[in-house]
Amino acid sequence: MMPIEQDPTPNTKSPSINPHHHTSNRSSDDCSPHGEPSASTKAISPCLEDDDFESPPPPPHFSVLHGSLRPIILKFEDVTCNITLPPTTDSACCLGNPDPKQTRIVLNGVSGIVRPGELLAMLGPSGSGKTTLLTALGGRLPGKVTGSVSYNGQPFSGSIKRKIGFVTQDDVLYPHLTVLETLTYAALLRLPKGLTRQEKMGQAEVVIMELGLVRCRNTMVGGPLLRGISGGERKRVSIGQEMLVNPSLLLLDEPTSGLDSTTAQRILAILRGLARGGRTVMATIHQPSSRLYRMFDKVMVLSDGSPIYTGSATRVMDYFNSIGFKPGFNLVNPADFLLDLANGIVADTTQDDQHELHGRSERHDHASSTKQFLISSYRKNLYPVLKAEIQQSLHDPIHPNSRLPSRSSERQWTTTWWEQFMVLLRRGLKERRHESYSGLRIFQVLSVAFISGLLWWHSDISHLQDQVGLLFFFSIFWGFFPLFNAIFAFPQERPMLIRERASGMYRLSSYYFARMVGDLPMELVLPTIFVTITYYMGGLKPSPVTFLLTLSITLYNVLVSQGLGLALGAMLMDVKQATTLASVTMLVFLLAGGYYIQHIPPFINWLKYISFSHYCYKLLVGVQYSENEVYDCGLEMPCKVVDYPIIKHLGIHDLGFDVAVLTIMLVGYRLLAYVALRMGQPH
Ligand SMILES: Nc1ncnc2c1ncn2[C@@H]1O[C@H](COP(=O)(O)OP(=O)(O)OP(=O)(O)O)[C@@H](O)[C@H]1O
Repeated sequence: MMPIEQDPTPNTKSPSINPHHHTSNRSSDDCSPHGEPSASTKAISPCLEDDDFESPPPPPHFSVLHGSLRPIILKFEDVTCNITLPPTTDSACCLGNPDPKQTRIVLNGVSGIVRPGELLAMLGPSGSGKTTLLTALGGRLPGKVTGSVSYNGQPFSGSIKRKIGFVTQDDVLYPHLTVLETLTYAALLRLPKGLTRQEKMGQAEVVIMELGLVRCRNTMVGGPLLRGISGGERKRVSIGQEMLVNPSLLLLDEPTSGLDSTTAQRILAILRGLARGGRTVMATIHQPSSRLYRMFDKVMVLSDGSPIYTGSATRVMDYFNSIGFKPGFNLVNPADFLLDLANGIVADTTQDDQHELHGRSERHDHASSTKQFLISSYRKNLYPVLKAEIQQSLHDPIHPNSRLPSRSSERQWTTTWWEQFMVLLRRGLKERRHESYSGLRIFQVLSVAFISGLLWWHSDISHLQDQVGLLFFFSIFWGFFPLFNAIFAFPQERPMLIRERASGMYRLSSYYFARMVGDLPMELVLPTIFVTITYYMGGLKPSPVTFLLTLSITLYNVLVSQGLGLALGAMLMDVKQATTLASVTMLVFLLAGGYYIQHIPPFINWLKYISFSHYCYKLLVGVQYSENEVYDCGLEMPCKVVDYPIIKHLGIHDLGFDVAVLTIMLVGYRLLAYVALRMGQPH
């Protein structure tokens, strides 16, 4: 077994974890915006452009990360995964009858062992099951796989989850946070209570230096609509987020995809350095160059979910030669040769006598028979040896450090509920500040406020219908607007929520409350401005008490409508479906609200009782006019407001009941959103 945290770069100096140690003056065209890196920074992780990597950079030195490294031996045996495909309707073949449910084997008896210090690369054509296997090994496919997976001989558990770093193929990052913010928030959420805030922030700085991210530390990560850091830098930020917890087992899904070969080589050098530091590293790699291939210790090749090779990277050619497959003269990259074989392509191979013995012509003709041959050769030649190695390793001496905490001693969360809430709240406010305080949104509300203020300019009580119309508009506008804003909240954040919850970063409840509270300021500020402008421009009752009551009812309505939006978003997790349902719902609320139609047929009259706009409208009218208030109706005697048909029909009594119903809706919708969110969680 490799020694733990051996230093692969003995001449380099450990960096300080002082967050400010590399911020001396520096000219603007240097790669760090903050100045000359210290000697230690230069030595360990020089501030390099991707182009600078003609040769692999020195491996990183993560020994300054917190916590001792507990080496993990990863073993998996006969891992099999079947998926049930949804029934399909193929009119050509089945005359419109849906196919019965079909199952498909995605992984078929995959075995392997990876030890600390080793870098295993998983190769195979697209769809061969690499991601599925990696996800299963990361404990993220519970109940869907059979076979055994163990970590130092123990099954997957919460404490093991916290020792695994999992880097997904797509970098799930907040686009509006800088690299430093991304890593700092991750450190605050993932590092244990024992460390101070400063120490946690220091760890983020260490990761930034070690992964060569100094020059972009204050650059926004960016996304599809926002130019940010480069693809290679994004990948390093994703790896950095996992490195913060000093994982013993690092699983990476295609960390080099979409990167140029030099950047890919850089990433691989980092991974190799991490392995040499005593970690177990396993990665899927799509199309490695021969330069990259040389950096692997072990390879596993999958073909249609079945292994055709598992073992040393350097002995792969010998093995395939021994069963009759040799690359053609022009093929120098072993990875290309392996991928061809996994696809059943043998056109580039030359044959030897042994090849002849195995029925050359059939294999040439049929890719599938070639694959079958390779799979059966693996079962015959490699699997027994591998199985013996897995069994034998049960007796491997395990380093004292490598004993993972038992279930009873494992702590469920590394930080308290309150800490999680506060960090998530701050992070959410930072990430969403651009949208919350977007000029466009403010312009939208202000323009509607002024236009409606002008339309209802100093409306008089003698035009009672107009005034009541304004109050109805309050309830509808502040029903629609927050509802449609809230719908996007959870569907947009779902990938991040799944990723972070799968790493055990925080409780769902702390995330949920942070999101609720974080959205409040903007959700309440805009309606307050709106009501203030429109109320006085529209000539509603100038009493401060009535104004404050009107404002409070509108804000209450906003909270209820926001709750409904959150619930729809969380239940459907699809913005298109949720907005469609929301628009139908609001249209029903609008029509059944009691303003447009007074004589709704009794069999459908109940609709108004589920409409929060109806209750809000009733309350707004109720606080605006008193029971004995009169207005000039053009008759000899002034008329009573409560006798005005539209108000009479609405009935402005029992306002306490309306408040109670709105309160039930306020809590109920939010509870529904939380339950839907919890049920949609993979763990
Ligand atoms: N939940 C699922 N529903 C339907 N098909 C699935 C599901 N999960 C996996 N598959 C199928 O299983 C096969 C293996 O998928 P997987 O993502 O593991 O392949 P891969 O080797 O990682 O591919 P790539 O290199 O393109 O990412 C694919 O054909 C995929 O379509």
